[in-house]
Amino acid sequence: MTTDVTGPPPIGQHFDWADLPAKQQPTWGDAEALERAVTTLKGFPPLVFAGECDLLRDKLAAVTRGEAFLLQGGDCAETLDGVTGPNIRERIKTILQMAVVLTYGAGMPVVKVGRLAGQFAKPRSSDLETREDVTLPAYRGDMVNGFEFTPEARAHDPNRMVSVYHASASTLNLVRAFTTGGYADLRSVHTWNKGFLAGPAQSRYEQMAGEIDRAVRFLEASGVADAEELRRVEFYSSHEALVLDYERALTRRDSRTGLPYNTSGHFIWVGERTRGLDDAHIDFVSQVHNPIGVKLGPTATRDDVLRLVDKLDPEGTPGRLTFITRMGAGKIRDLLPPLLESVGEVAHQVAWICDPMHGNTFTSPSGHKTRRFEDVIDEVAGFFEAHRAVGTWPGGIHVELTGNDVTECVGGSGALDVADLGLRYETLCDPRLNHQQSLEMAFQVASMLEAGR
Ligand SMILES: O=C[C@H](O)[C@H](O)COP(=O)(O)O
Ligand SMILES: C=C(OP(=O)(O)O)C(=O)O
Ligand SMILES: [Mn+2]
Repeated sequence: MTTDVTGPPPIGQHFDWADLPAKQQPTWGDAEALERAVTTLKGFPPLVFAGECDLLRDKLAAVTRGEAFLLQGGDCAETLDGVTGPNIRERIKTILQMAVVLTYGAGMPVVKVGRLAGQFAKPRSSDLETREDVTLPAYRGDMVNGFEFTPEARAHDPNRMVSVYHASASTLNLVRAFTTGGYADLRSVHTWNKGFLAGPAQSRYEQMAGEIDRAVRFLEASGVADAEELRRVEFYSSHEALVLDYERALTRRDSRTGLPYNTSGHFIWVGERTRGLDDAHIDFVSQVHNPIGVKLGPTATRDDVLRLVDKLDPEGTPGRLTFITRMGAGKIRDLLPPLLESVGEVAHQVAWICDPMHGNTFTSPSGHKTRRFEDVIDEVAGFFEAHRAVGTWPGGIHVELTGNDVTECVGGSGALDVADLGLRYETLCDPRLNHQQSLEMAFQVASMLEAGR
């Protein structure tokens, strides 16, 4: 891939997308409504600027070189109703806290990426859901249909893509306000801990925040700290590029270079269920210049990895391609080391991130999809062991989390039990770590990073 430009940028925003098989797509039904929604989206301003995507690619290049660690987190499925100030604030606070714990523990830069402002569409194992004797289309995320179990809500409605655009714009607006407007100032490190339930991780955080306060005061007094640098953090958005009608409509040519970028988010990834090499999703991300990711589940082979690299990062552009492995705690130690070894030098060309959520899901007797905190941590530990054994860099974590006090994943120091899941089970798709579990995870991952220094 080259970013050199010869000649003037192409005029217009027309793209000829290849007509390839696309999995997990909505069946919109109403062709006119779809056409109207897509035309509307094409007329909207981009949500992110191509230059920001380039900056993130540079940060991810540092991850590839083993000089930085990536923290990517947020909801499994954002919802339109969930786009509220408090929800966004608590999620941002949680990610900022985790990032501080990791930065302080590991002594290296942490690249912060939210699963937000676009994470509204879900691939599903089954197209249908049956409750008692009624069968309806499965919920596929607020970008496609509603969660309510009625035929009207479950119908696929293209106007939802327009609502998601607005919801993403307002999410991103608040995230940018928080992260650049003073809320994320490192001198406020204590305040991010306010409003959360007390627990061991919060107490440990308070103590660490005290140490950071003293260090910052020292640096300020010595005239070394740059007030402007302390005041803001770089924060990027990401989501699974699933619904191609939405992602294509928001793909624009960068006015500076003429190169296409998906402007619906800084970083986009292709999921485990849609990463077919000759399918439309891989073709789509191969054509945009954003930094991109591909999930790799337990069936991923050496050939898959090599062919994906060939197609998505043929020139070895630093930071362009991230593999997000999600093997499961019980499998990662057996599967990841041989996979890394078998691809040789290519393993050093890309970033490797651990999603310790999607390989560890099970259904509780009460019927809730859940995950054990201990399995999640064990997969991350296996990920670190695998990379250390092979000599590659364990570049980061990709986590489903919320800042709210939900009861969706079991275990952790709060010893949340399967019997408690019904108390505050709020996710509409996969179970997320709550605030306490997220912070606890950050401390454990920081120790793993420290152990390797
Ligand atoms: O978030 C990931 C997938 O959409 C989810 O795990 C699929 O879940 P399902 O097996 O309930 O369809
Ligand atoms: C659908 C997801 O994951 P995967 O593609 O790894 O199953 C997800 O990240 O929510
Ligand atoms: Mn999920």
